[in-house]
Amino acid sequence: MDLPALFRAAAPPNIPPLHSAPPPRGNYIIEKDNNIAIEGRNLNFSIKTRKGDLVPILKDCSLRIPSGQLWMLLGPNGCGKSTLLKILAGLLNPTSGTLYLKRPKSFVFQNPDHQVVMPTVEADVSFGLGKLNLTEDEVKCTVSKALDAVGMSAYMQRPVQTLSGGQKQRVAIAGALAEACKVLLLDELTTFLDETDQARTLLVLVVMEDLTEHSQ
Ligand SMILES: Nc1ncnc2c1ncn2[C@@H]1O[C@H](COP(=O)(O)OP(=O)(O)OP(=O)(O)O)[C@@H](O)[C@H]1O
Repeated sequence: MDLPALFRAAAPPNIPPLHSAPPPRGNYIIEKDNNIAIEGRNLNFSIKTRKGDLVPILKDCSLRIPSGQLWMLLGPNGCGKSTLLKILAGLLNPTSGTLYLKRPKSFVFQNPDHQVVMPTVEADVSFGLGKLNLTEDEVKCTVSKALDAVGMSAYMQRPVQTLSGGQKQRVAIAGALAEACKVLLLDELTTFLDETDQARTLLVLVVMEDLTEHSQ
């Protein structure tokens, strides 16, 4: 998979060059570099068939994504986009290679029905905040701000099953925003959306990118 050809950057990266030493293999690495949101080096992923043969899915993928930018992974069916995204999200372990991701990170699934699961919009966006030890008022304020950012504050008390696909996507993004994620991974965001919802959802992401850039 030829990553440089598949990625389209919103702006050219202005970041230091890769280290010249060969990267260590076989581990996740956590490094501190505020300019970098994601860096993968020589990522490989193979699956084992029933006969025990190894089938390579990703071969030597290296990528570097600066903070505060919106990037899109493009490529033909079956080239490995979802596999790479699942590795970045921590849902799959690479067979070898090293990976750095800024934390906290959030992953928005292709189908929001797999993610938006609580009875109401407010409950769903609050769900991930349980681990943050916030007061009730802080939770309410955080949820309200996140829903406002995605244009869904009027839907706070709505049962989630009454929302459209695009509205559920935006609730899923609000959940990620509420958790103040530094990296947001989105899998085929627009698959279930009509043109209007696609435009609205992409607008939310562009606004988020802008907000992130100004908060660096
Ligand atoms: N668990 C698995 N077992 C067998 N093959 C797999 C498995 N997971 C992925 N593959 C194969 O790996 C390749 C990459 O799959 P992946 O879903 O990452 O592609 P993609 O680029 O996201 O495709 P699409 O654009 O069609 O969604 C495909 O050929 C797929 O059949």
